[in-house]
Parts: sequence; structure tokens; C-alpha cells
Amino acid sequence: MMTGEVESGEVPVTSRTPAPALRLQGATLSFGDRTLWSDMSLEIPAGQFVAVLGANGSGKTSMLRVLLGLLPLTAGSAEVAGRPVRRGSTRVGYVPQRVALESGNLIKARDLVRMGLDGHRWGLPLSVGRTGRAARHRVDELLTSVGASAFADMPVGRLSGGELQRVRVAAALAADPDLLLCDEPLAALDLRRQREIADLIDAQRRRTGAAVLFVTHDVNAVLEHVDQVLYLAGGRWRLGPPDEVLTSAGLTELYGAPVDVVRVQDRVIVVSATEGITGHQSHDDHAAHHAAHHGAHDADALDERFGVG
Ligand SMILES: Nc1ncnc2c1ncn2[C@@H]1O[C@H](COP(=O)(O)OP(=O)(O)OP(=O)(O)O)[C@@H](O)[C@H]1O
Repeated sequence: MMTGEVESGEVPVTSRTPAPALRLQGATLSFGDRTLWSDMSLEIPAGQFVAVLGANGSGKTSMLRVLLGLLPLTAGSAEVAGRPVRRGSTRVGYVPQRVALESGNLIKARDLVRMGLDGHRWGLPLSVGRTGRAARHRVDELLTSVGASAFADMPVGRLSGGELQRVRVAAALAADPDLLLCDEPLAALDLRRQREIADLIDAQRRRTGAAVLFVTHDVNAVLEHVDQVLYLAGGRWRLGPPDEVLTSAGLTELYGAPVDVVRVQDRVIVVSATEGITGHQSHDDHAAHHAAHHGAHDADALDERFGVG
């Protein structure tokens, strides 16, 4: 486990470049004299599902913003499928949490998916990709694959949280990305919908071979799907299978303070006497915090990629 060693994950269904879905070399992100994480060197192969964990402020969302090309690294490099990250790249798909859309938003679900469609991977000229029957067919296919056909023509502002997240997964996958970034996509969903969306993202990465970086405060919501955990803490990081990273010894070393990891049935519970270490809060508290803290980030990223907010 740990620095850079990667277990082999699912064999992707589609053929992908032999380059890893994500490669970081000496990646460091600082704001002023505060370093969020440093010297991160790792590779995530195609098709892997990686949960990104860490306390509030440990730099999870900032990592996604780096990979979306919205924030430069302070040092080091980041490559997606062998190419340096760049803003607007179709190699990266993005699923935000559900807070970003206004209830008055009248864009139809199928149009949101279509905005994510570029067409180049299917050999379609851009104009045909955007206006032709082939694009309509592809959008229908995507909507069907996420179980969203029934509300394809509904304005996105009127969809329920679970419905909206299905559409967003389809939009994020439309351009067949190598890397799917998910920023707490289960926040503010009830447990049944959380499971549905987590299962859906898992099924889609198996189908398409995209690697998934899934930021979450509750690893239990996705634990059954996770190949590796990337844990950020106090400027440091660990990457490895859950059974190696999510241990009392592993997290105590990472935090430099005592942390207990308790397994209750199939759930992992991280306990610490030191305030601010685990960042594990009740779901509602966290959703409220995140909405207040990151609504603008998420909306910005969505605006840039899909032209909606
Ligand atoms: N552009 C910026 N300039 C200065 N500081 C920033 C900037 N963006 C983020 N930060 C700070 O960096 C820290 C990490 O933020 P980030 O949103 O990446 O954390 P996070 O791990 O996603 O946290 P949370 O779990 O609360 O969502 C925070 O303290 C935040 O205020």
C-alpha cells in the first residue's frame, strides 16, 4: 500500500490508453504558507474505484479542482490518461453534489446530458455530434444506462435529488472520460438513493473502464465498491486498499495522533479523541457545511463544463 503502489483493479471493458487514468508526480498544493498535501506521487489504473477521504479542509475538493484544471499545482505534475491536466478536458468527467442547481432551472435532463457530449470518441464530427440523430441516440443510450429515461424531458430544477444525480452521472460520462471525479455525490440523498447512485457509479466504471475518484465523508456508503482509499491528513497522504489504510495503526501514523478504527459488522468507524481529526460528522451536518462552504466551487465547475448553474 501507501506511496504510489497500486493494486490491480477491475479489467476495463473498453480499450483505453495504456497510461494510467491518473498519474501524479511530486504533486503539492499550497495556499500561501499552508500546504494541503505535498509530494504526492501515485498512479490510478483504468477502472479503479478510489475513495478520497480526510477531515474537513484536508484538500479533497481542491484535489478535484486541480484535476479539472481549475487550480494549478504548487509543484509537481498531474496527468490524466498520459496527458497533462487541462481545463475543459473531455478526459475528465465531474459529478458534483446535488446542491448546485436552482429549482427554477428549466434545462431538460436530456439537454444536460447532451452538453456533456462531444462525440469525438465515436468518430462523429462535432457538428453531427451536436445536432444529429447519432447524438440523440447516444443521449438516449446514456439516459437509459443510468435509469433516467422516464424523466429525460423534465426540467432539471424539478428533479428529485436521486433523479438529478442519475442525470449528472450520465452527463459526466457522455464524453467517455478516462477519469470520473465525484465530489460527495451522495450528500443530501436518503440512504436508499445513496446506495442506488453508488451502485450506478460502480456499474458505469465497470462498463466504461473509467477510473473513479470519489470524495466522501462516509466511506461506508461506497466501501463495497472501493479498490483503494486515498486518505489525506495534515499535509500527508496514504493510498492503498481499505484494509491497509483504514486501520488504527495506519491512521495513527498518518495523523501523528492516536486514532482507532473500529469495524462494526460491515461498517468502518474512525474514532479519535483529538478534535478535527476524522472529519466524520453526521450526514446532515456535513451536507449543510459542504453546501455553505463549497456551493460556489461546485457550481463554478459545473458552469464551466456544462454552461448551467
Ligand atoms: N483558492 C483558495 N485560496 C486559499 N485557500 C483555499 C482556496 N481553496 C481552498 N482553500 C482552503 O484550503 C483548505 C482545503 O479546502 P478543500 O475544500 O480542498 O477541503 P476538503 O477536504 O474538500 O474539505 P471539506 O471536507 O470541508 O469539504 C480549506 O481550508 C480551504 O479554505
